[in-house]
This record gives sequence, structure tokens and C-alpha cells, in this order.
Amino acid sequence: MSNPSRDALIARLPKAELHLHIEGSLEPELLFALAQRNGVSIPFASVEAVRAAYSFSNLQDFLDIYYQGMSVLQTEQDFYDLTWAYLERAATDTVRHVEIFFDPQGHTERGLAFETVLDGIERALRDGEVKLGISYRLIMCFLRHLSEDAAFATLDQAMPHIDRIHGVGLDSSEVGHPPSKFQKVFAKARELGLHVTAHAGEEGPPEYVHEALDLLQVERIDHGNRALEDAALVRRIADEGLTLTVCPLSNLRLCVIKDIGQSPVRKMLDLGLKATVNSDDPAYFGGYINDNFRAIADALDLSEAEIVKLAENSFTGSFLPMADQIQHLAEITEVAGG
Ligand code: HPA
Ligand SMILES: [Zn+2]
Repeated sequence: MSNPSRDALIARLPKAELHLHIEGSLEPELLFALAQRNGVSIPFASVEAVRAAYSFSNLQDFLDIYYQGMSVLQTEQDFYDLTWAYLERAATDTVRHVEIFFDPQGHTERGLAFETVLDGIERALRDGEVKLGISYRLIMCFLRHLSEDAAFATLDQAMPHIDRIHGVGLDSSEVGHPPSKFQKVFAKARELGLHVTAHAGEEGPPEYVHEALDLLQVERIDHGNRALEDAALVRRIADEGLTLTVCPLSNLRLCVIKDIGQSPVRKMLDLGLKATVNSDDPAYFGGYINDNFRAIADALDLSEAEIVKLAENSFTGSFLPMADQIQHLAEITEVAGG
């Protein structure tokens, strides 16, 4: 049930977003505008027709449309506009820090230069830091439906700019593409001093979460829903204090859960796991971060203390230095107490 004082707390709590694919923040209105600006034809007659097509029965269904949507992104300015629109929207949800995924292979495969993508996204992130007070980290994802050699080629392209990239991730079609496929390229990324995270246990089995931890040595688990099927794995995630970046509305729209009341956040909190709330691909899944918070707060009847805990987890699970995390936690205490 909706609760006005809880909604007001969500609206004003400082928070970090740790699981956000920047290409998944491409709203139909911007998709249309960019298609026109770049003379790219898209198979939709109107913004409403685009939204109507956003009905998915699984991850692959979504990915097919997601990669199609990306085709309108052509210039550095397009990537700037995409990222800036997300940051302005995030600011209205009192997001103070973002750790953004991008999918370079979704663009280089279409003939764009790696630099076009990186420069546009980063320019907006820097503006966001100055004008909106939102700090950032940038996480380059490898597409797991492609080969490990292709991931290595992407890492090679990133090498001249590696000081501008903070971490690597693993996304796209999960089942059939286990973390073990990318063991070597993740080892190389770790050698370079990059942070490492991976999508695991969204549709894939608990074994993929084990692999992400053992073979990729990830610092966080993106989604992690199916980790709950394995009691030993749950104990390990709790003992190691690993952060799970859960995406409630994404889970609902991709039929990972049947209704929002099945969001794993309740169970994770009860088990002492460090869950966080994130929007994943907000333009496609019907909500930004505060929409995700409100949806589970209502469905799981979260207490104000639990909502505060989720906001705290978003900073302690971030790649920010400890001193910055402590500052954000102090701001949360101030806002929650006031
Ligand atoms: O939710 C997701 N899962 C896997 N890959 C993705 N790429 C964008 N969004 C997703
Ligand atoms: Zn994701």
C-alpha cells in the first residue's frame, strides 16, 4: 500500500545508482528525435508505437529491441544528449552518484569509433558532476553473447583511454554464456587495476553466480536473484559482504518475477544481504530509481529503516573511496532524521 511519508523519504534520500545501462535510458522521444536528426529509419510510426512495443516475455525479447534502439546513436553529441538526459532525470530523484554501464560493442559493431561513444558519455558525466553535483564511475560491459576474443579486442580499443574507465562488467544474453567464458579477459582487466562486476543469476542458474565470484572475482553481483536458490551461496555472499544490484521493475518487465511482490529485495534484506535498488534500463522498464523504490516499498511494505538501509547500501557498495562513502552516509542520516 502506498504510504505518503515513506514516499517523501524516498523522494529526498540521497542515493547512488549502481546498475544503469546508459543505452537503456534512451526514451522513445529522444529515440525519435535522434532518428530524425541522423536520418536513421526505425520501424515505428510514433512515440506511442515505440512504447507499445515494449512488452517483453524474457531478457532476449528485450535485448532485441534494445540493440535496435541503439542504432539511432551515431555522433558524440548523441551520446552526450543521451547521458545528459539521464543525469537530469536522476538529479530529480536525489541521485548523488552514478556508476554507469555502457556497451561499446553495441556501437563499434555498427561502425562507430570507440572514442565517439566514450567522449560523448564522459563529457556529459563531467558536466553532471559540475552542474548537478552527481559524481560518477564508468563501467565498460562486454557483451557475453559475443566471444572472449571480441571482449579482448574491446579492451584493446579501450587501452589508450583506460584511465577514463573505472571498471568492467558483463551483460547481454545470460543463459548459455557463463562467466567462465570470460575468465581470461576479466583477469586482464583486474591486472589493469579496473573494478570488476558481472550480471549473474538474472535468468542464469546459481552456478553462474559461483563462477562470477570464483573465476571472475567480481566485487559486486548485478541482479543475483537466483543466488537465493543456493543456501551455501547466500551464506558466502553475506559473509563476504557482497553487494547485489537488484532491479525490481526490470525483473517484473522481463518476467524474472511474476509480480512486484516477488522482488527478492525483501528476502535479501531478511537474510542480511547487501541489496541495492536500481533501474537497469529505465526507458524500457517503466521507471527510474525512485519509481523502483516506491514499487517495492509498497509491495513489500518496507519500513523507513529498510529504505534508509537500501540507500546506505548504494554508497557502501559503490566504488567510491571510503571517505566519500562516509560523507554520503552522514547526509543520509541528516535527511532521514530531519
Ligand atoms: O537487464 C539486462 N540484462 C542483461 N543485459 C542487459 N543489457 C542491458 N540491460 C540488460
Ligand atoms: Zn543490467
